[in-house]
Amino acid sequence: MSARFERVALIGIGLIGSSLARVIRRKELADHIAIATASSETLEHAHQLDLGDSYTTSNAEAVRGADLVIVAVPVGASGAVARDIAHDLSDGAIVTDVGSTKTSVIEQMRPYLPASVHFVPGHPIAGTEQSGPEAGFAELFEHRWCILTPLPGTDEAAVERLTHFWEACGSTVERMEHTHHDKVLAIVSHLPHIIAYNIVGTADDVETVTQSEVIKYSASGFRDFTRLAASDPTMWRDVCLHNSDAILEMLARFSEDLAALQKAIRWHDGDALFDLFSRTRAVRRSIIEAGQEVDAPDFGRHGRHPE
Ligand SMILES: NC(=O)c1ccc[n+]([C@@H]2O[C@H](COP(=O)([O-])OP(=O)(O)OC[C@H]3O[C@@H](n4cnc5c(N)ncnc54)[C@H](O)[C@@H]3O)[C@@H](O)[C@H]2O)c1
Ligand SMILES: O=C(O)C(=O)C[C@]1(C(=O)O)C=C[C@@H](O)C=C1
Repeated sequence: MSARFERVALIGIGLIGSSLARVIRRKELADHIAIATASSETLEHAHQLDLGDSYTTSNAEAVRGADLVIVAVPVGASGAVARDIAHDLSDGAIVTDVGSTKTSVIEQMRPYLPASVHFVPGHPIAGTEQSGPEAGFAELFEHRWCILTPLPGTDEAAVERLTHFWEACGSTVERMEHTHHDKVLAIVSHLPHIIAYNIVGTADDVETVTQSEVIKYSASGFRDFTRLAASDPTMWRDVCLHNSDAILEMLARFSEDLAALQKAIRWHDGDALFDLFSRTRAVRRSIIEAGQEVDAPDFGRHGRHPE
């Protein structure tokens, strides 16, 4: 089965959309890349970067004749995009997305999509704290997971074809039920970002007391938090609002555990502290032993990847 499409429409041309544009072109996965984005300034930027073959601010125009449509916008905009494109989709087209939350995207998009298209929601577990068309790079998806959350009854051939596409982009594809996806991602991705936003916010408040010490001594663990806390505010506002149930469930667990940690420190319970820190060290070691990359690649830390 071919991973190649005739016309791929990319709706949204930020970090993820532009990385897809670059890898699609490099691996020759489409005859034509149609780019649509809401802002004419971003569209012009994408044009200057020569990311596609046609450019428009009309989502409907971009999807006309496309056999693959990839929606790469903040999750809160998914419903509006589905409404825009609904009447212009070709019969048999595969419609997918890259959103960080899945249940909400399905609820927003599905009511608008005609039965004649194959809707296969997706989520590449790959990213950086950067956003916009200049931030993308073709290698972003290499050796990364991509999770597909097809609904029961979805055409198997369409799911297989999208799987081949992501594999050609360098990813390993897994399938997951969408509510399960949202719980798993709440703990491994959404909570770490929320904690980072919170700790950097607290440090910023404290800085009025400590003057410039937060910046001066930040070449430490704190710096890792500042990278995550520099992530796109629109994207993460939408993730928090659109996966709130799972996030609040995980935050409740996190708060209980934090209270227990606080108690152990207050009562000088060295055994409890040592046990927890040993357990968490083992988690990182098992990730390394499993051969998974644990550190953000340098291009993640410093922005643009040299292409
Ligand atoms: N950044 C990451 O690390 C990462 C990783 C995996 C998945 N995601 C998901 O990918 C999606 C895109 O994220 P990103 O990092 O590329 O964001 P980004 O801010 O870099 O780009 C978003 C793009 O969407 C466009 N857009 C917004 N509303 C639109 C609309 N109504 N119609 C057309 N275009 C519209 C913007 O103009 C912009 O081009 C989000 O859903 C995000 O949750 C992000
Ligand atoms: O490495 C980063 O900067 C990321 O935030 C990437 C990350 C993640 O949490 O792993 C962020 C959100 C996505 O939905 C997928 C990937």
